[in-house]
Amino acid sequence: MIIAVDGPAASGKGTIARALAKHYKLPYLDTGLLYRAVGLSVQRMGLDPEREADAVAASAFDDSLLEDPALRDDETGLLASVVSAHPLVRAALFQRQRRFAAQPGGAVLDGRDIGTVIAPEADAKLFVKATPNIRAQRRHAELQARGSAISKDRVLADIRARDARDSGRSAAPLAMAADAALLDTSFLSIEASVQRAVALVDARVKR
Ligand SMILES: Nc1ncnc2c1ncn2[C@@H]1O[C@H](COP(=O)(O)OP(=O)(O)OP(=O)(O)O)[C@@H](O)[C@H]1O
Ligand SMILES: Nc1ccn([C@@H]2O[C@H](COP(=O)(O)O)[C@@H](O)[C@H]2O)c(=O)n1
Repeated sequence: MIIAVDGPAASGKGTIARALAKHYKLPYLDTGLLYRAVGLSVQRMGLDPEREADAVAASAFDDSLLEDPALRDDETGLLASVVSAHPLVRAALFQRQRRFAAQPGGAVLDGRDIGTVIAPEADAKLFVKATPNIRAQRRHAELQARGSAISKDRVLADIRARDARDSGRSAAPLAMAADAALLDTSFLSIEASVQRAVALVDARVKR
């Protein structure tokens, strides 16, 4: 079974996708981490994230980078949203995601284009959303817990900038697949969101 979980920044899709993977005993891939790794590599190589050729050069990152805590920084999320708009960066990361999705037994993947581009054949697709303010509040609390001094206003502005870039780009923009189920987590606890997600997946799979 392939489960595709898409949605905007800090909507809770990773939390839900990880819980679904545990519930259905499936491997899980956070595809945002791959774009974050390209963004962080570009920066560390002293290259320009806006230049497609520079971002492509950074796409051949060493997998050990995927363990780097700096990937979770707010700034890295912004860099990721810049490099991910380049079609050749998306092409460089495509096969890896596709292979993960198509492995025997299935998988859970979360990102922006899983239900539309990476695994359009997914058995269940969820589109997770929450209001920008609630997303900023949750992400701010998470960053503070990690020792960051970033303000909530900054986090909200960065989330809005990422939403605009991710939805407005021409290459695989953030979009809800026509056959996805919408899950608004704005007023749901983590436990309630996961319960709802499992119910939605069960309903899709039994159809
Ligand atoms: N329903 C919820 N209620 C309260 N907090 C939540 C809920 N869902 C997720 N969170 C918290 O909100 C933050 C963002 O969630 P998460 O990392 O799952 O979002 P995401 O969509 O995967 O983010 P990103 O796009 O940056 O990868 C985390 O700190 C998480 O624990
Ligand atoms: N399938 C995807 C996943 C992510 N992106 C881009 O990466 C940024 C960081 O992703 P997070 O899930 O960690 O927030 C995101 O803002 C997107 O620009 C993508 O394009 N496609």
